[in-house]
Amino acid sequence: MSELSALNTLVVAIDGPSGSGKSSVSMETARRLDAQFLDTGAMYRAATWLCLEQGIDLTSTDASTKQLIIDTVTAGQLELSTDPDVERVVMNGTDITEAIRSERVSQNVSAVAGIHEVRQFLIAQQRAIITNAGRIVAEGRDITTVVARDAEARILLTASEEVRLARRGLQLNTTATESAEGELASSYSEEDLKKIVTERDKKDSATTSFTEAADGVDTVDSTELDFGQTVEAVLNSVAHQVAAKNR
Ligand SMILES: Nc1ncnc2c1ncn2[C@@H]1O[C@H](COP(=O)(O)OP(=O)(O)OP(=O)(O)O)[C@@H](O)[C@H]1O
Ligand SMILES: Nc1ccn([C@H]2C[C@H](O)[C@@H](COP(=O)(O)O)O2)c(=O)n1
Repeated sequence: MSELSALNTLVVAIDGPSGSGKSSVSMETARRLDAQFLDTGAMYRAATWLCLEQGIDLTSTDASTKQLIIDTVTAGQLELSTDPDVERVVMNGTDITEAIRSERVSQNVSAVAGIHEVRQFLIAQQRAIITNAGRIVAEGRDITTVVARDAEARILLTASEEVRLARRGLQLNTTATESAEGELASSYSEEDLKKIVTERDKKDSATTSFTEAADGVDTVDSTELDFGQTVEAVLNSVAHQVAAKNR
């Protein structure tokens, strides 16, 4: 790992389906590499939050609505923390760190992320953040294939659908327990979880490619790994890819 700490530029690109562990694993990987962390999904969520806040009907496929979405997103002033220890998303001066994780945003985000002009706008911002950071772990759906194709290490993080649904269920129920202050945790049925995880992946697959590793992208399958083992597997993959490039 000492070879990695000496590098001024170290871009690690991580893609994968919903619930594969991209955000949590990338955040810990960034800490371990003393690097910054970019959650590109948070940028699409922030754009979606802004459109909803302005009352735009994101179910509409009208050309005028599409233009309104593009105008709204491109006018938004987004601030995003890239410190892996500080989760903070601010849009036009409002802290929306928690709001972007709402079910309403999750249900509408694919519509906004599916608009080419929105993607071009956010991808340009993502590339600027990556270039300025030097050392960074960036995660999303198109980081290995579009945003940072020339990254020092590119990884597709996967896990079986069954495991991803179970992890998301555990995560949501834990969050519900914590926020219910003594009330019983709400429990999500398998059908609810499929809507939250599998159906969103299906919609997002129309725009981005994150189920198969592209050429040169290493796959880390975490189905049989716990969180710590997954982070180790990602760090090993980064070390191998960097060593191979320097050979
Ligand atoms: N290898 C693992 N073993 C057990 N739990 C894990 C593992 N990896 C991640 N998790 C847990 O699974 C849950 C989902 O992970 P995370 O939110 O990072 O996924 P994600 O791919 O970013 O999802 P999304 O794209 O929907 O935001 C979290 O509670 C996380 O702590
Ligand atoms: N590079 C990316 C990152 C995210 N998206 C879209 C697709 C997701 O449904 C949504 C939210 O991402 P998450 O927070 O769940 O990782 O954003 C994308 O199209 N491209």
